[in-house]
Amino acid sequence: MASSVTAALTLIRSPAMTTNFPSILPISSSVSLSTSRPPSPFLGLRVAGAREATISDLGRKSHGQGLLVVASASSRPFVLVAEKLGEAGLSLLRDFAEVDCSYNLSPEELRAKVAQSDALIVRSGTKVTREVFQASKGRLKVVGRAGVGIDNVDLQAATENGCLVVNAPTANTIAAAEHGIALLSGMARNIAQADASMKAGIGMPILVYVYAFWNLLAVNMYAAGSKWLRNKYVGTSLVGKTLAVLGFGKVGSEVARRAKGLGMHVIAHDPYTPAEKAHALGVELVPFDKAISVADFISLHMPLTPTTAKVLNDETFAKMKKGVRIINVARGGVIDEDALVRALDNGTVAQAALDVFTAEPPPKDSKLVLHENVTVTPHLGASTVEAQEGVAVEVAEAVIGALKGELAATAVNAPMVPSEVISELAPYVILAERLGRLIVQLVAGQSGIKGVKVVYRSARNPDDLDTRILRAMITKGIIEPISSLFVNIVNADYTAKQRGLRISEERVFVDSCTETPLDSIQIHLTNVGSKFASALSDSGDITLAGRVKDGVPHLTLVGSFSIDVSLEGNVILCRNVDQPGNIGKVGKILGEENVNINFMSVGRTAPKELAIMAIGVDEEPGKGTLKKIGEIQAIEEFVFLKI
Ligand SMILES: NC(=O)C1=CN([C@@H]2O[C@H](COP(=O)(O)OP(=O)(O)OC[C@H]3O[C@@H](n4cnc5c(N)ncnc54)[C@H](O)[C@@H]3O)[C@@H](O)[C@H]2O)C=CC1
Ligand SMILES: O=C(O)C(=O)COP(=O)(O)O
Repeated sequence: MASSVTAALTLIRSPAMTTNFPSILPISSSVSLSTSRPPSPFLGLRVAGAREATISDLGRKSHGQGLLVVASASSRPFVLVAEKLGEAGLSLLRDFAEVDCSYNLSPEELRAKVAQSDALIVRSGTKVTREVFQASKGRLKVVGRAGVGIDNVDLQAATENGCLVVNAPTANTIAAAEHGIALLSGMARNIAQADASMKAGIGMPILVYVYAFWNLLAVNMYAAGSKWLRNKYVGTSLVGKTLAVLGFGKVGSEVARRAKGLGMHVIAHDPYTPAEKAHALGVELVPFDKAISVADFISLHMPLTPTTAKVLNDETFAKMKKGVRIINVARGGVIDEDALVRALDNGTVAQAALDVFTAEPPPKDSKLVLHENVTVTPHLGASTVEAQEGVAVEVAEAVIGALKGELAATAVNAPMVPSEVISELAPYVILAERLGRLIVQLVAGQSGIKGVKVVYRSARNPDDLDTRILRAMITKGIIEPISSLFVNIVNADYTAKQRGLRISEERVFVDSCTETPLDSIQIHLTNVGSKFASALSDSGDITLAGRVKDGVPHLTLVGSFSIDVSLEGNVILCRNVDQPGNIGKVGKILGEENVNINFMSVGRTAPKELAIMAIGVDEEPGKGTLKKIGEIQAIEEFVFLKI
């Protein structure tokens, strides 16, 4: 439902009354709080609880509805599977969504399809570029990578577009490690070259033809054409040789474990892995230069990042032992391929076994692929039946979870928050968003919001309180009403930064119950004017605070006034002289228009002095009703705030 809060706000009688909306980057007065974005019920958080769907949507403008999350019963989400996926994963997806398996799409076809898709599943063969996210126009809520490496997905663009990226980080580890070991062993014994030489000389079609008709002749021809090069393909032994594993993560450590079983001496280089992990496998972690200079075999297992790109190059090849052998099942880009050809030609590198290439597939005339001392496979590391079923299930579960609004444990571009934490914070997440949504409506003037200070009061140790979701929700609450942006947990920090919104967090210890994660959340907007002067605290900040009572968010502080109003509907705040009859007058006006009051609270400085009346209303009062409230004699200022 489209709504315009601007219209309602223009009725506010206040010296600072203005239709100028607060802006983070100043914006014009014509901005309205449009909520007309097509419902995109995904990527929120879903937490079952006493108040079903207690976490409001992190992925859509859901004010007032507050609830979420799964695609409505009538609309099943749409999942585009752009590369071959194991049947078990497909079957899980089909139970939940409409699934379109369209392989080998051109970039144009992919862009056209994502505009109709809530989720996209790929392997390493599909480039999910910025253009793809732009073409989806916000519809794409999750990209699932059925494998580990996400270098084919533009993560920055995904984050900017609020699209979650999940991968399947564990199910193909063993397959990749086994492939690494297969390449290592096969290379050491020249298996591929020897096999090719034996088969060379006779084309298979000829062989079959001849075999069928002249069996004897075929055998003779085979013997004459093939090569039996026992001397040429003398191999090298593995036992006692030094293997340097570069990148001691999941695959690297499994390769190390297997290589130890083959009797190799294994060392590793990985600046980010704990030394104990390597020691537990009897592997020594060494500096990069040492690893490459003492190794007989070097196996690459790091991700492709700006730091690892072309980490093997002319300079580093020059530091290697003459006759070193290289295995790469990580990413082609970690090797400077031209430099590798030079190192092979000059004998620095005796052999290389490569599963991955800078360009995939590599050019037909690639000197590297055609080099006689190089063994190649077409990116087969993850291609076992078992691994493909595994990644399919792993990614399907993550995608379905994300579409249901759950935070994926395999999220690549969003904080991973354990489900227990999410479940506990559920009502506070609603509180956080609503406080953000209310406070931004109190801003007036042209300065724009720059600083937000959030104070979490809690009896818990700071380490036991993960505030990332709360911060994201406050950001969402503040930014969405004043922009056309779509904020969720994926892009909240990015969006805030982009808009110059500095959010600082402070935790204050309170001596209360540690059973509940938070006593209260207080938000200050610093250095801005307010259209409701009473919302300014002594420090001059617009200040609101709230807490959760019996699972329901409550507004408990406005400026310096303590109040208590449940945040289940919209709120009217009035500052009035504390005298009898005000509540009755406002109640009567609202009653005449059939606006139901769900909560009511008065906070005052001292009896018969200034008071704030906070009234929670289920419906949105009409302009005329608000005008009548503003005309009540004792009311000095008032504001209608929409949740
Ligand atoms: N060929 C294939 O089909 C497959 C390839 N892979 C690739 O294998 C690689 C490793 O995958 P996983 O082990 O699952 O990842 P992982 O994240 O578990 O391990 C990567 C390791 O590399 C380390 N690392 C990062 N920068 C480094 C640097 N500059 N120097 C040394 N180490 C560094 C990290 O600390 C981490 O321990 C990835 O590139 C992945 O895409 C994975 C599966 C299949
Ligand atoms: O998981 C990875 O990183 C891989 O490289 C596997 O790629 P694939 O899924 O086989 O295209």
